[in-house]
Amino acid sequence: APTWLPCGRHRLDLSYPRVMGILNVTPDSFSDGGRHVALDDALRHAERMLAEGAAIIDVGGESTRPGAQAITAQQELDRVAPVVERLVCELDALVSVDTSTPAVMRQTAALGAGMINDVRALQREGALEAALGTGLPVCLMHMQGEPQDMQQAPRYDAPIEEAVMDFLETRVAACEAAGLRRERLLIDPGFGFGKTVEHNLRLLNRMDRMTRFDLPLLVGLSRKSLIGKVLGRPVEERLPGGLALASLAVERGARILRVHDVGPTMDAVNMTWAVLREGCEND
Ligand SMILES: Cn1cnc2c(O)nc(N)nc21
Repeated sequence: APTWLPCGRHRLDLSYPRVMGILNVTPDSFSDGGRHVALDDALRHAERMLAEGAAIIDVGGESTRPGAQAITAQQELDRVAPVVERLVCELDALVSVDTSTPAVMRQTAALGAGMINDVRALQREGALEAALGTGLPVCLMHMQGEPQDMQQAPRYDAPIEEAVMDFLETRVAACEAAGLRRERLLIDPGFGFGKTVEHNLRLLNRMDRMTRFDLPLLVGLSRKSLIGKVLGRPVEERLPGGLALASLAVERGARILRVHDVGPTMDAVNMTWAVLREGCEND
């Protein structure tokens, strides 16, 4: 996998695992519902995550949690654009935009966003062309169904890891066929997106197989319901479980961890990395 990624005016060093801080600007995001809707709140939250070591701030205007209501492109843009603009202009942050909407990709790229994070892997009409036009790197994630229905009865004909890798293979191929260079792609198994707890556990346990793509691996496990179901913890008590998963994910090849709690995750990731790179000559 590439050891660095051109992200607009930023150059993201991927020779070691990086942390992406979550900035939800959706009124119904599952773990900080509406707390960050106010623009100043969002900026202060981002500033804190950057100070704690976040390499990227992921800004999302449309909640992708199970059961989330879909919104219009204009609603999404009205939420995301002002935040992206201030993150770029005031904090010079590397901003990832969590969107599947072509217009949002184009407009936020014009405002200085450095990465596109699409939970729908550029499958929406016009998304691939829009992403191509931005020149930005794109994270392609696996999801079965849509947030409104994906968790009703997730099932697969093949083992989950094969279904996910086959899907990502087709999406990477579609991007390459459209002229989106492979060096600009990241992949993500999409924990919690149309998957049972068993699917998620099996997928993480076998995630090292995804290194065969030779593409940077982005994962999001923070505060997700698999932690709640295994440990019986409510969303505000899932940090220890999330740190255990972050460490495992790094051990199995993840290079970007998408999380709510940046500081604690930095320590878990850096501690794990110190062990994994022990004895490497290029220390
Ligand atoms: C927006 N979003 C929520 N969970 C996510 C995950 O696991 N990966 C990516 N890339 N985006 C996510």
